[in-house]
Amino acid sequence: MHNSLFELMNKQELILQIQQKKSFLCIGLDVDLTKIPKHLLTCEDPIFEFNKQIIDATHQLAVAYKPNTAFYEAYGIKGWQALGKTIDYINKNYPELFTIADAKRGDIGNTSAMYAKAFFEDLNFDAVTVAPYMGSDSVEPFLAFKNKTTILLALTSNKGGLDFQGLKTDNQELYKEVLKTALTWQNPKNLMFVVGATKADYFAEIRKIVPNHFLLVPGVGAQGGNLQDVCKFGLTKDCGLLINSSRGIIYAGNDENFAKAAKNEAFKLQQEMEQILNENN
Ligand SMILES: O=C(O)c1cc(=O)[nH]c(=O)n1[C@@H]1O[C@H](COP(=O)(O)O)[C@@H](O)[C@H]1O
Repeated sequence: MHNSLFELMNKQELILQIQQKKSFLCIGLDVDLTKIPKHLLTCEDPIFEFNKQIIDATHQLAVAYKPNTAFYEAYGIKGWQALGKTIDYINKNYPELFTIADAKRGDIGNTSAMYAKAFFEDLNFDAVTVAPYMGSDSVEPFLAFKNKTTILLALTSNKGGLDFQGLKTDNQELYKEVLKTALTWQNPKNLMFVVGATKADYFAEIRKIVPNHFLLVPGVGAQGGNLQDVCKFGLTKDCGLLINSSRGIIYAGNDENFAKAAKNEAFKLQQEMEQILNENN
């Protein structure tokens, strides 16, 4: 299939899901064995069992899932296997869902090419998060996968995010330089950018540089970011936003009814999103 058609399909499928589900929710699968319900710990694969139940309960309310690889790598080979089972489960049962490996990779070219192969080919994620610090040749091996999405960190949600990203270079903050420069790299259509929900005041400026690209926005829920504030300047005609919540959804309950509790939290966010989408139509 021609590459540009691939690009179109990937993004069009996401936009279609947003329209059908009236949601632009991404659920973060950041599984911590000290936080999941105790009864799951006797299962053969507690991490996968937890994810499976969360996904089954919430897939109609969310358009994307984002396992952060740290939470799997922390458990060694068993964790990595659980990550593999989780992505396979989504791809087999809910192929319409957009999947993001939150790995924040990026290295010299030949190493990045292997990272890209790991997440796009071996695990078969739709997208991976990448740090821009090492520049063009560290990101382009990811962008070379024309049917996949590279999500570049621009302005992160954490307190230290501005330590470097906010520094002025030629009177312009570094995160703006990242956005502008990335648009000149190969296949910029395959890019999305991370902007933290805690940085709502910056969205108007960011949209001047990337008016149409999708933004992955973590930081609502546990980190205190506000959905309405983000949407005020973040929305585009295609929505253009994926709002991630991890702990706020997956740890809403910690007994036998944990998946139902997660569904309730996801539903609250979806309802808010439906209202926002209706108001902006
Ligand atoms: O790339 C990310 O997803 C990310 C970028 C960022 O700026 N801030 C941020 O919190 N994240 C990730 O998004 C998730 C947020 O989790 P919660 O704070 O539990 O909703 C974690 O997996 C973080 O690693």
